[in-house]
Amino acid sequence: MNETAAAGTDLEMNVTENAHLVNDTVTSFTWSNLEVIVQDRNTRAPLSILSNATGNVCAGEMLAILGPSGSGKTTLLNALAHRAAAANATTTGSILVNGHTASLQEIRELSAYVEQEDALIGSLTVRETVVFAARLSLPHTISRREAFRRVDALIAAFGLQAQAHTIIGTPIKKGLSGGQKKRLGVASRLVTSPRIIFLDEPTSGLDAALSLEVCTYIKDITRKNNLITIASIHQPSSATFQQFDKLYLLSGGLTCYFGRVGEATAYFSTMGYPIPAETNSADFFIDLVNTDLDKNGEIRRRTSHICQAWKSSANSRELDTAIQKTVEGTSSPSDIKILRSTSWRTPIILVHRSWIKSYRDVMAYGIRIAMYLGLAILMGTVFLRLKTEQAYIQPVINAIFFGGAFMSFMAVAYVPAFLEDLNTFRQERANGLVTPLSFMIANFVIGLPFLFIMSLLFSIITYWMSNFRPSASAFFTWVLWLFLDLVAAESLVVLVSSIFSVFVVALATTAFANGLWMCVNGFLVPMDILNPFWKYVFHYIDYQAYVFQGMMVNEFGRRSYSCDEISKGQYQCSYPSDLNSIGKIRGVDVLRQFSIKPGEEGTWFGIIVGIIAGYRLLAYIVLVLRK
Ligand SMILES: Nc1ncnc2c1ncn2[C@@H]1O[C@H](COP(=O)(O)OP(=O)(O)OP(=O)(O)O)[C@@H](O)[C@H]1O
Repeated sequence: MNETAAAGTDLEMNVTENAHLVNDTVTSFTWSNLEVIVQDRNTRAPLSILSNATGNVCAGEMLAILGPSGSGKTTLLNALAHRAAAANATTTGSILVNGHTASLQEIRELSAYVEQEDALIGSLTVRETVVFAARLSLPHTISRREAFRRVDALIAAFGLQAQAHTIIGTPIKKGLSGGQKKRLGVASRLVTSPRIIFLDEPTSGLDAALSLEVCTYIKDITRKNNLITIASIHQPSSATFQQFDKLYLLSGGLTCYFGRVGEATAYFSTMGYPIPAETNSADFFIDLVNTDLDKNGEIRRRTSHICQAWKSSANSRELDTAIQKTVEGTSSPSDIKILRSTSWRTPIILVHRSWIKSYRDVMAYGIRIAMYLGLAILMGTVFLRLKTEQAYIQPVINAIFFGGAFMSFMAVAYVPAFLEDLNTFRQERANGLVTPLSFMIANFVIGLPFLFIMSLLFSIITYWMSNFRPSASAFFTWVLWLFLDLVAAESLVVLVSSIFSVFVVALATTAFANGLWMCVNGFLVPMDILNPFWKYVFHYIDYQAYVFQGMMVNEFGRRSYSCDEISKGQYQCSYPSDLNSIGKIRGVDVLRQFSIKPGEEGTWFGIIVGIIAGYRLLAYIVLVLRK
């Protein structure tokens, strides 16, 4: 049995299980005279990208927003969902639920928005994905038993039982098919029992058969549970198009048609645009108003005629009358209470989810651990068995610099994993599931054990191979500095990637910042000769500087080095020291050359913690401001 055919059977089996989905409160969703104005990219003048949009969808109906590319489908969908319709857009007009004006918060509570690019976490299984969606969205008053019942019923309703324990798929491990991923994306948004579902191009990237499969599932769920579904859709096949009840046809932000799918053909036929036999009606409607295909101005004139005709059509007048008559329902949006999870639990749930991701997804931490181990072997073998002789002082200093600076530089490898998490966060935040604070807390907490393991593994290899000061306390002090170094470097990645969430920009900026910290940390140019600009503007806020100083004191604070003996009892010492006469150099004399004063480790520790907190706080502020 193919999957599409299975859809019906699955739904028949599970409709009663999905009682929580049933919408018995929202009877109508209407909007009138919606207008979206943006600042034109080129001229900077106000530009209307959606005008006079009016329509209504009743419980149990599915609306398709159709139109050529750039016609305003996403703009309309976002405006209806009370999302930012476009960058710096101003939206006017009214949106009503049961005849009552609905606020942003109310629409958010009542609806679920499924993005075109799903932010599913590839290393989770189907069931885990829905379970985490349930844990993030459902209040603790709903028992675990009930939550699991909902999860399993939803998985069954979307025909995913056989894949319940299959991972979604990562770049190196294949999981679900494109259609199954789309179905899972919708299923995981339905655990909150939304009354209205917004879908941004749910069939994008799917072939005709998979598109039909996805739309069949959505239609059955909509119909059986009396939901309201609004989807923007791109070039549907005839069969997919027929799954929808209503059509909103747009061109250049203007309405070309709104009404029943089944009546659209007759409407255009009466206007003088009959559909040729054996033509896909959706393709026909899009081509009719696709001004991109215009060669001689004919399609532009035709589109303008169709939009004008719509305004004065009987269908449009009937729609206006229907909207005016929309009876104010007994329940207003503010009366319809949808239960949400309590936010203090969110960070714990996110940490749990990230934990599963991090140990299962080799891309998340595994590759970085392997890279650091490779680096450790490289460093350990290059700086092999360094001796306490003056010829080795400079290599020891170089090894300390390399250990701290290069390790933090390589934190750039965290950029892709963080951007992936940020993408998931953005979608979950837009659906009201996660706040910037819970995301930041979870991200920080989950990173700590891994960074500690990385610091420890790196140190176990290099510290003893390179022959740093051989004592347990010196070893663990080194591990501590390295750990702080990595936590600060990762916090910098979080800040930079939150500001510039484009991969290449985030990567280049983090690499630049780390290069800068390397230059001014006091190794390449000692602090007393570093020019004042770099010293006073950057050196003191450079976490690498404190790590370098801390590691230097750890190594040189309690060691001495032998000078070269040029003849019996005659020594040539490259660092002045009170022990030169007996052929020794105190480690602290080496520190003096770098203006490093032992005894200030506590202050340096505190400053690094402050820098980490500063990076995290700034990243949090960026996320709060970037809605
Ligand atoms: N700041 C702006 N300046 C000029 N035009 C803009 C601006 N913002 C959006 N637009 C235009 O508004 C139109 C509507 O965009 P929208 O993304 O809603 O279209 P769409 O129908 O969803 O397209 P697609 O099918 O390609 O995703 C597009 O033509 C877009 O170029």
